[in-house]
Amino acid sequence: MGQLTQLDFDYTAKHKPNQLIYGSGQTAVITGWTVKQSVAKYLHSNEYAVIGQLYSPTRGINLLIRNLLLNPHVHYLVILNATKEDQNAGACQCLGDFFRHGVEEGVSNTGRKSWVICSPISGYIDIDIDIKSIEKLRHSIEIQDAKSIPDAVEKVKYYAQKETLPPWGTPVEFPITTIESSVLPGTRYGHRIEGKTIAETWVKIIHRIKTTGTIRPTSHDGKWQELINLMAVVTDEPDDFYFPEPNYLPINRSFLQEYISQVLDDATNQEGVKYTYGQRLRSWFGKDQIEQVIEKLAKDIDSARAVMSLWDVSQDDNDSPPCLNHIWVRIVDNELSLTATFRSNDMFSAWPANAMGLRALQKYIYNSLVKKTHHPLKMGTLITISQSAHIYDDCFENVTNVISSQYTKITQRKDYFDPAGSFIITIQDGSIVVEHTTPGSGEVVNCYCGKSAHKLSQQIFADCPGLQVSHALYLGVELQKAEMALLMKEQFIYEQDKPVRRLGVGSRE
Ligand SMILES: O=c1ccn([C@H]2C[C@H](O)[C@@H](COP(=O)(O)O)O2)c(=O)[nH]1
Repeated sequence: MGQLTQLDFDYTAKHKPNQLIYGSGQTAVITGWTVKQSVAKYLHSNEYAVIGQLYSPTRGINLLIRNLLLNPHVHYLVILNATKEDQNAGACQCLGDFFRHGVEEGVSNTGRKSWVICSPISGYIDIDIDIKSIEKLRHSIEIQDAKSIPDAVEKVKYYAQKETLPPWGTPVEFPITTIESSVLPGTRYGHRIEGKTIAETWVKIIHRIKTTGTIRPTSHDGKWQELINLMAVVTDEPDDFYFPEPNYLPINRSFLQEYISQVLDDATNQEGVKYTYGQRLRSWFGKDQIEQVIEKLAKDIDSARAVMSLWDVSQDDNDSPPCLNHIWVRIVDNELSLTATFRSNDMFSAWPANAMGLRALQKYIYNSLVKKTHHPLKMGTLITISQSAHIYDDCFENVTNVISSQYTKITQRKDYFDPAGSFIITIQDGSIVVEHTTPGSGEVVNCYCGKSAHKLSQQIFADCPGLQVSHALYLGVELQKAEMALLMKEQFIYEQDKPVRRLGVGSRE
């Protein structure tokens, strides 16, 4: 073999190729949640093979391993595990554990047969990857953990000074199974989804996106399924948050505790960390916007100006601008609601944490106002508006599993409350009479009379286009039953919510 120069090496990435910074050296650098450029800027491109971020142990490590198997010239791996987000996500720790302790055969959290990484953090590698190749990779790459950007830079430079080594094997590639989605027709723009808890609302959201969202390329690698302007309305999230048993959400209570602090508390600038929502809200614009909103509402409980803004027009055309952009707090009938707008929202992996973080902010504002004012306030609804509401294709399998195990249960829960009111249907003097009543007290607000179920349905729809779909379907069925009974003249009796029955059967007539 002739003299090797570092320029001999080109890194080939089959997975997430547009997310990486490429060099010609022999060290791969994983930066976790720290932006990759903040390490790259201190290095020469011949000092590293590739630099990339790793967010998730369950999704990211598998793709990284596949890429490393294609690049046997990589002999060293520097893993930066520096921030709170890294510790929270656990991906960097899990990656280190993969090299330290290996894998064993098992099943993933979605029930799929996988190589499970021997780590306290759940991380998986596709079973299609040959175990011999995994073991060869583990024993061929030397790893180093770094606790800060300078530490990582120093370790990369140390390896770069070493003598160039020949590749430890030949590149290998393994098949990858992709899940295709079948999509039903539906509205692209503007969806309203309501639930009592964040968990329940989440299942309905991912079902809606998965069944009717448009599949299109993301501006990153891969595809996502997307609806535009999805409004989620959560009416009754309890103070201590509802976590289902067993927990099918992508977060747990200890993660949430950390996350809430990222939303509520100020943070100082840290190199490589783009922003935290707490920092944007507490100090970024030279004002504490959360306290400003509390002051404003304390002075004027009817104010419609309680706004917090997170978008910084002077610099947010950069690589990673905040996804949460606008928060608005409103008190109506003593109910304190909070509405948050996201320009872009990963509805499967991020929305539950986003929603719970915002609920904690809503509760904080509520508690402060209860202390400061004498209004008999109640915690109201939490509303999120997600402009690009999407699910990444690498989550489709998990999404399908959650939908098949949870969605039917949730939609079968009987809840007859429709804020648009109720309809009482009777037959009087040879006509169908429909009284529209208020939802709570049952006062009659409108009355329809006719003989045709179809015409009555059309009138009701024209007057009340906001009826809940299940309610409207129910009314259609009831009206048709009433029309049938009417057509049969005296022989049949119509009573709402009961089967149409023949005169004299099951009654004393
Ligand atoms: O609080 C957050 C932060 C990020 N994201 C997701 C939305 C996108 O999937 C991705 C950001 O990508 P860009 O829109 O910035 O390209 O992260 C969220 O859903 N919530």
